[in-house]
Amino acid sequence: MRASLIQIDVNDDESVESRRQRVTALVREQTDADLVVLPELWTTGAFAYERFATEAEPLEGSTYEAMAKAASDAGVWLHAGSIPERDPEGSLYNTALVFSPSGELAAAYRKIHRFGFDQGEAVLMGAGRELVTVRLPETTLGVATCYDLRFPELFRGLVDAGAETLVLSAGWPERRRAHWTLLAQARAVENQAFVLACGTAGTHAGVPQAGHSIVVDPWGEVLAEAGADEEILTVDLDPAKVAATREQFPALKDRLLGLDPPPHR
Ligand SMILES: O=C(O)CCC(=O)C(=O)O
Repeated sequence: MRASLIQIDVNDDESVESRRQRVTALVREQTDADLVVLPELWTTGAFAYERFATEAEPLEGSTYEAMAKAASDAGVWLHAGSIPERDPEGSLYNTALVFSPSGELAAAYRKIHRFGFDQGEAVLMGAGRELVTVRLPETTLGVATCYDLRFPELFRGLVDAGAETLVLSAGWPERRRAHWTLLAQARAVENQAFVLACGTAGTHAGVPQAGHSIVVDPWGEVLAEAGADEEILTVDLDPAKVAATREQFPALKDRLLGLDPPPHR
């Protein structure tokens, strides 16, 4: 299975419409891939909080339409990163979209863990409540977004739902790049799953982005890692490696669920 992660340069001096057209063209070129992955909120920028409301789209808005068509033009599964979604009641969500090679929406995932503590996304966006997996012919994807990477229980839930390839789109800041790499490897090792983590390059809203999109195998080995700039990271994965790793080193089977709480002293 060939995966291409498109690490987009997201800068304030490019308009949303221009970036949408540029990214659509890049996706269309990935005809050799089985799966293409884009970053989080690449239209607006993950830290461009003041643009969330003005650039928010209905689920089936301009980005949805462009990405559905790009997926079918290229004949690929497309994790189209996330959009600022406005639902019919007017609430905003950070929503990831996954399209099939015929351009059908296969899944929409509303980010569960919003970033910003008591500001930014955490107050502007609603929280998703549902785990999302997507069955591909070669593997089952588990979908997560950026700050979710810090919450291992979400990924364990995805694995329990059958995920073998954990796909994360992000707009991760440069100043916490060490966490990004460490956590991507940790999620792969503890879940014995592939991790495909696609971030952004550039600087938007004053926040330099980490880049360094990364693909990790179920043993924790880094198969490919991008640099800091816009880049298409292409990697060939053997999906059978998940079952082989889980069989040869069956740590997932040793989980102790339903432990009694410690006695009170
Ligand atoms: O957890 C982090 O350090 C970054 C998270 C983030 O930037 C986001 O979720 O948008």
